[in-house]
Amino acid sequence: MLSTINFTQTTAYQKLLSDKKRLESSSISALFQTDSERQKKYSLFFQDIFIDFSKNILDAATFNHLIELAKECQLESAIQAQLQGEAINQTEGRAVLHTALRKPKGQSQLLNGVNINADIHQVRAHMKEFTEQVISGAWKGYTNKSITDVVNIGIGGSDLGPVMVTEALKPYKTHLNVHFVSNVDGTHIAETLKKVNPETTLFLIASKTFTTQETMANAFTARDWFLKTAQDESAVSKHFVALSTNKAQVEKFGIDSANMFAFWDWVGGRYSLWSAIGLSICLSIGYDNFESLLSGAHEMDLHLASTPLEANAPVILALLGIWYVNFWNSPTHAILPYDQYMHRFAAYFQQGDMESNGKTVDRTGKRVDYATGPVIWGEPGTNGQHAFYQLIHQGTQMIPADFIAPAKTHNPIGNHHTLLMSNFFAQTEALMNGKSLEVVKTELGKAGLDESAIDKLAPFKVFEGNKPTNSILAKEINPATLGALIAMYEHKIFVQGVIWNIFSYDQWGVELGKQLANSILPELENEDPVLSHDSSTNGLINQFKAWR
Ligand SMILES: O=P(O)(O)OC[C@H]1O[C@H](O)[C@@H](O)[C@@H](O)[C@@H]1O
Repeated sequence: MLSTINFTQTTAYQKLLSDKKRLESSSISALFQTDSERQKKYSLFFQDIFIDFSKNILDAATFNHLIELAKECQLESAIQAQLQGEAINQTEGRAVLHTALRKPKGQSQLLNGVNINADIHQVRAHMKEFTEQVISGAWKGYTNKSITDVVNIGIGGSDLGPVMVTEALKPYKTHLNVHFVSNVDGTHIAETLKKVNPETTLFLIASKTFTTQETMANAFTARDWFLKTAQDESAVSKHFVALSTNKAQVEKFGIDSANMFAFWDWVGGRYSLWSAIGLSICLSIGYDNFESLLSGAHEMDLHLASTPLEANAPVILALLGIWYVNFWNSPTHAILPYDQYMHRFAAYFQQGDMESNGKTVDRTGKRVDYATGPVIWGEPGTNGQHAFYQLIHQGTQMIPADFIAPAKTHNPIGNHHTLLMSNFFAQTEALMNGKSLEVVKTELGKAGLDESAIDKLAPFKVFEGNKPTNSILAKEINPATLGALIAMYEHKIFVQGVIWNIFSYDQWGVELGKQLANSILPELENEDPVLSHDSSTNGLINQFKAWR
């Protein structure tokens, strides 16, 4: 079981409070000036990924105290508890074993004393066989034509992971066109169905529970649309498959259990792209590339499990995050991939992180009196630079940011990649160094302004600097490096949850939203005036009814 230590009561916490006071009067750039070895000390390689965390407000003492904090919170045993399949998702009484999905065939993974590796690889074999049949054209639709388009219908964890990965790995795309429908807004499915032909389309109904309102609504609409042309219920089995843990509901929907790819309750929705939920990924990039994605993630799991905390990539990133959230009051964290293919990476970890660590109750059931998970956000560079970087540079909040980029591009066109990377390096440097009043005044003087004009304008052009960033440079973004990067962020989330003494693997807040929507639904299905809510909600519902 996980400990229930309150991290604000540890000795390391007190030390970190004084570190904060000390470092407030210093700066990242000053720390570089006094230590020519700084980058070497605060960076590490994980295979072909170079993680430079030297541009943080961090000195040797602080780094040691962060590691001490992790140790005092019994992080090492928490990591083992998760990896060994203990029921660390205590509020749902479940183990958390997405890492088991990435283990090679034949490597034991015990859950309640039973080895689950064979079950996992049985589903994987099914996914491989099916993927190869569809890609080769051997799988035929009801008019004996091969499949050209795949539509994944799912939401949250049953959508965001596959969307992000298929986008990030587009250079590895097969001939299949993979589409994703998630929103219950009819526009999403309507616009997707316009692009596909029922004779050559395969629908993947992706839902762990197979009860999610949005997914079921979209699945029934897809089925009706398909049957309008096919006119024959028996054709459904050639065009609809299910990715789920809920066999009974899958059969109720009318999908043959032979066309069901199973997974298990110990796979959290937002950690499920490695499971049968990844079938859209297999179809999009081919089964072997999916395997590479998994093995890249598995390498990161091994790194987490066996590397000392002070050299452990996800642990270090997690501790730096805690440093800013809890000691520097940073309410948000930006993820900024300088790779257009990774344009959904921040959106993916918005769910991963915020659904996991958006909690106010600690593991003893008491309200916490410290901040927990930050708001995660971001857009790919350089688009973000022309949108919100102004606030990162000159706003009042400290916004730690992860810059992620591949050294090699999949599209070496002219000097585009050099231009892109020059922005990456320039931004992280500028965020750290800022621009002093003196420098601004000199520049304005050189531009020919007189002294009073300089005094007026200069304050607006000052950049305080000292904005922390991590730079994550991968040799290239391929299935294995992407797998490792995703696993690194997953583990970062877990480590932070351990320190914050919260349960990272339940999501009761989302469950509430599902119930509330279902209770209002019947009130919208007739024309009677609604009076059962507060005046605002009543007024809005009644106006909606009047206008629809
Ligand atoms: O796969 P399902 O069961 O349709 O759930 C989809 C999503 O529902 C909710 O938003 C949460 O529980 C998510 O974690 C989950 O990913």
